[in-house]
Amino acid sequence: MADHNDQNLTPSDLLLAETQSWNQLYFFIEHVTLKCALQLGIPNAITKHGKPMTLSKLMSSLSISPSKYPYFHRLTRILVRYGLLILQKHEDNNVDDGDDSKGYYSLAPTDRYIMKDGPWNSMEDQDSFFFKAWNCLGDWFRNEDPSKFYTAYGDLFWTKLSRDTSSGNWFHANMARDSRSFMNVLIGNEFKDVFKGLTSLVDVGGGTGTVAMAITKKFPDMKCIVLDLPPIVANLQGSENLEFVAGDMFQKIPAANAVLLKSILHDWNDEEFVKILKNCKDAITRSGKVIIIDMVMENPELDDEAFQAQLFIDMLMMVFLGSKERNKKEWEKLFFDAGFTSYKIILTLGLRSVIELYP
Ligand SMILES: C[S@@+](CC[C@H](N)C(=O)[O-])C[C@H]1O[C@@H](n2cnc3c(N)ncnc32)[C@H](O)[C@@H]1O
Ligand SMILES: COc1cc(-c2oc3cc(O)cc(O)c3c(=O)c2O)cc(OC)c1O
Repeated sequence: MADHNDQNLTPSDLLLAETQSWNQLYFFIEHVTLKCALQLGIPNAITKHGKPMTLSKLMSSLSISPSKYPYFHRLTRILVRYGLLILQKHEDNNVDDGDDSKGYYSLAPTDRYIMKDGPWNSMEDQDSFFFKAWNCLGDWFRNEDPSKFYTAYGDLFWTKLSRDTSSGNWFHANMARDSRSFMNVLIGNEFKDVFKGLTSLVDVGGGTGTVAMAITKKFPDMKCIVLDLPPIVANLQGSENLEFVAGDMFQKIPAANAVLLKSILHDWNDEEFVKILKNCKDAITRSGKVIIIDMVMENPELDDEAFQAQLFIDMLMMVFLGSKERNKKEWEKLFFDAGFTSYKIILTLGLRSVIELYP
């Protein structure tokens, strides 16, 4: 008697469905094996070695008993599959599956970006501020809380972050790292003209100033202000053309030629989004502009892997803030709701786009 689910499925459909269900049900194993790699210190061991290393050398550097070889090579095999490690087979190319010792392992570019001191560290500590918010996500769909984070902690993300120094430091350090790498690409790009000709700019929600420092270094004649919440900027020292201002972007934004919003608007719901942009519009000159660095979902320029990454970050926004990543149509509607007359998506760099908005 065929299971009611098997009706109308051809044998090849059934076999494909079996493969798909294994991949969907055991997708978490990617996370588990990555955590295991971090826990063992694989990325740091390869980085410290300074060049690709054989499995045997990697194991001894990690003080893993040779008796575990038959198991350890299966862990590294799946890490290669996920593109976290690269296996360079020995020139004579006769390395068989059972003996990777003739192959050399190195870190994929991904590892260099996320493993050293990156956000994955939050996944190490089961009690971490960021980890527990993901538990029992289904509970949130059955309550009226503004975010799963609120269900988990009884507090909004920014409120709790401001009260938890170590988590706040971890978060802002990760944001600074994200900004350093993004600004290196943006300012090195022919589109560095985004900031050209500006005499003043306010980086709203600019955190610890990584973006503003990069801009003022490239454009020393520009006066930059970083606006952020008091606990964030309280002890930060400005410079001749960089000033830290404690404030609330929902109240008032200091006047300037231009306002920058990097990874800000995706943190907020539509009503809050429009409020921020209306304050930005009040802050800029008539010939000024708002520069937005954020994700545009369903961007035809992006491939499937990038789209999946955007979906993950959209989940992150939903879980932590009850906010969202937006597609072009959603961005455009809110731009006009905030009273702006036109905008231009200047370019897309990786997952994010640079958008200019004109009053
Ligand atoms: C996701 S972080 C982005 C930081 C920085 N723009 C970047 O991309 O690295 C959001 C920033 O908004 C700041 N923020 C949150 N609420 C704010 C408010 N009401 N007024 C000003 N800044 C705020 C946070 O402190 C944080 O620095
Ligand atoms: C990119 O803009 C935001 C990111 C985050 C954010 O991102 C990550 C990423 C990650 O790999 C692990 C993490 O634990 C986190 C976070 O905890 C986290 O908060 C948050 C944002 O606003 C709250 C962003 O705008």
